[in-house]
Amino acid sequence: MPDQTDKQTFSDEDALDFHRLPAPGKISMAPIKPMATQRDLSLAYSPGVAVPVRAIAADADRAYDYTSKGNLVAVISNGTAILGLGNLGHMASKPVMEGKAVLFKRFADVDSFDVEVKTTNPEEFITVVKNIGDTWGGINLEDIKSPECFIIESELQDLLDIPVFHDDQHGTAIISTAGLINACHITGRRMEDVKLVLVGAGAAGLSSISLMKSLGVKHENTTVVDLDGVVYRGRQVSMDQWKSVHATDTPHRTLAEAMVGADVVLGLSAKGAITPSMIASMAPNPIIFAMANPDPEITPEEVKAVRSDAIVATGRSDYVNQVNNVLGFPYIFRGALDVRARRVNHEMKIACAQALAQLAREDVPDEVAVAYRGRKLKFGPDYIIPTPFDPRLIWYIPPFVAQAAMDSGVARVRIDDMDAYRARLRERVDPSAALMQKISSAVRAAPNKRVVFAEGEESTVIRAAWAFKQAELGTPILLGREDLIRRNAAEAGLDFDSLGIEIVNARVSDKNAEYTDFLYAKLQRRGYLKRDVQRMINQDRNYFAASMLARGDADAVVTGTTRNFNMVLKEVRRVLDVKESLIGLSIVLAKGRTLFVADTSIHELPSAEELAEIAIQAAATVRKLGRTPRVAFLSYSTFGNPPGERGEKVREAIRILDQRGVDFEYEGEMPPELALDPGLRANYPFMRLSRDANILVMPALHSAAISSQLVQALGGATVIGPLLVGLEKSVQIVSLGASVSEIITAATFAAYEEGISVEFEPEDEVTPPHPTPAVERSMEPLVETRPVLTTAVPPTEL
Ligand SMILES: NC(=O)C1=CN([C@@H]2O[C@H](COP(=O)(O)OP(=O)(O)OC[C@H]3O[C@@H](n4cnc5c(N)ncnc54)[C@H](OP(=O)(O)O)[C@@H]3O)[C@@H](O)[C@H]2O)C=CC1
Ligand SMILES: CC(=O)C(=O)O
Ligand SMILES: [Mg+2]
Repeated sequence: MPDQTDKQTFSDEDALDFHRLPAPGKISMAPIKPMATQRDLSLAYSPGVAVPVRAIAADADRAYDYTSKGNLVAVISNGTAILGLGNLGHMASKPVMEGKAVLFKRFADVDSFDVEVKTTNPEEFITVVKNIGDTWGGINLEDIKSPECFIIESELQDLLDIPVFHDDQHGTAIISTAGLINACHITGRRMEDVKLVLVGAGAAGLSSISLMKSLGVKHENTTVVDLDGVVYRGRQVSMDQWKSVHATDTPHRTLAEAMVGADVVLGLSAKGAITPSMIASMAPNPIIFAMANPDPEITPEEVKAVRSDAIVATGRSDYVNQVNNVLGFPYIFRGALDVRARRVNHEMKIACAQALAQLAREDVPDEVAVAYRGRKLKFGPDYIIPTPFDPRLIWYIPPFVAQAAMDSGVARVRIDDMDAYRARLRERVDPSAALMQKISSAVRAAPNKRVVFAEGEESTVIRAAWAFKQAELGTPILLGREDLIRRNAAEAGLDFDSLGIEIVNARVSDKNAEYTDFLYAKLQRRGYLKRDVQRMINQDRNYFAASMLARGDADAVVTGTTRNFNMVLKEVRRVLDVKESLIGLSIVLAKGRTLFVADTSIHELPSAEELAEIAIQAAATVRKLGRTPRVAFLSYSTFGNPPGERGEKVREAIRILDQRGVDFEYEGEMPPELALDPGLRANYPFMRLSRDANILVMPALHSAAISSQLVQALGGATVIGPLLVGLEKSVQIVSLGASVSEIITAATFAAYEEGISVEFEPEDEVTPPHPTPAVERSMEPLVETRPVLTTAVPPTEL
């Protein structure tokens, strides 16, 4: 089985930095209504707010219409069973709860925040949540230990008229059941026949086995095991009513005895609970779900060492077959919220499990396949369940859940047009994540790229190179002194040797003479002596790195963390020529849009000719990134009004493009709102942009750089770049002091630039919903892969 090595792609320091920087935590909130004017304030707050207040006082359900309740889910915990780490208290659970909240947003556009309740007393917990519960459209209980979690969930569900869903129980049950349906299918088993052992008689385990039994697994074919051994009928120690339901008449008393001849083992307990000898004793083609987090009951490597015929799943993302409730809770709540469900019932859980199982059996689009470590994903032992980054999940799963809620009578509102619903769901996904995922996927799928990390002795650069290699984006080469690189890697807690990252020390490299001769030939008539060039190659990593590129010893370079941009660019340009025109292109991702802004780094006050060149270069790059370029030349003026020198330059640039007959749409000069608002553009009947512009060519460097930085600082946009475009070889220069993530992103683009391109589907060109008249929107037909909304398919028919 490929890709079953334990490869953590980060150090402890990375994890802490990730949570600490640039601001502590993982989620923040943003307003969705304007708050700019006196009128806005009067509407949003007093006196305008009194109107919805009265409406809700008269009919509480109106809160769904006038507040964020309908898209808001609380993640609530008391920290008594944090992952598999145990009872570490309510505050320690906060990173996990924030994590669940951010996953709600990322994967299903559900707004969410966490609530940590400081009590281990179930009655106290229930009182707190009951009294604040109406705030939300749903409640996701998380990491509350059994058996208290059973009481808490069922009492709260009785008290509240919104879904109260204990994720560790039902989320896990849904995903593991989906996985089991498919694992049985692959191994030719029927649910009715499988002999199943459950290790861990807690929230996750008991709920999972219950759902599996409702789909055919026979009670008498199961054995449940906890810390006291087998849960047999008549056992007295450490029993409760929830365990008793699953107690069986069995002579077995230990897990090892129960495992002999078993078809399936579900681990929902703790690290190391299952041993290789137990696995060895199982039936042929055993199914092993070792789902404890963060460390499974047994690792896939340990399983494979004793049973090559096994199907193995874990809760982790760094192995194949990730059976984790992240595949469930975002989409279950999405579907439940969209019909304002009163609860998540059995029918909805079954519908979700079957939809997930069915999605895994669909043909996997290449973009999903390559995102998963470059492997072609095909339904089989190494792919029994969709991957969390599968972009189909958001529009495939919730319709099943919503339909089941409507059919079973727990929905407050109906969705009649499921096709339209699917289309709306598709628009919800985050375009920035989709963009980076596609770029990374294309790089992974392409032939291996050798990327030089020029400042190889820097700790951030080493960590970035390490992560780049771990993510299988290419082969990093670190420039620098080996002893120092190793020391810094060790300090960052990286197991350097296991990865085989290449280190090149310019001073002692056998390429030194070759690069010196090459560069001297280039510079000898520009005032450089050979010994100057020798020194440059020996002592300056940017000269050496760029020479590696020029001489074909590497495919791309990333540099810039230790020196300012202009200095680095000057050095690189002494070695490498400009292929076409050289520009800086920034990618701005905000509010569902992906915009490309140019020129953000090279031309200070571009002439009309240079503006035209910038547009041509930007359009070519954007096309390479899979989009149809549409250029707006921005200005303070609109088509000559008011007149001015910079506006005239833009008008001249338009005339130059007219003469050249370029093959992309362009228009200008115009202010940004015109480029991005079809309603305003309707006032200009001669307008040549058929849709919103996606490339904004700025009149000068200062406006380009300032505006892209400003939207990031103030507007919550994500800005990637500036990317350097137009050199004969691929070099990316990051900003001084760039973070590990920024270096990885730059390296990924550097590797991407070198001869890769990706086809984006038309719907990747998201135009966000807009109050002004409809813009043309292309929507891929959903027919081929659309699930048929039917009732449960018996597993035997799969
Ligand atoms: N992959 C996924 O999506 C999910 C994974 N999980 C994982 O499942 C595990 C359990 O979580 P949860 O159900 O919420 O926790 P609970 O505290 O409710 O239950 C834990 C259960 O595991 C049993 N157990 C612990 N250690 C062992 C052992 N060495 N051998 C046998 N049984 C053991 C406990 O036994 P006893 O009753 O005797 O105390 C208890 O029954 C955690 O590791 C968690 O990370 C949970 C949810 C989702
Ligand atoms: C995944 C999860 O919810 C857990 O391990 O607790
Ligand atoms: Mg959990």
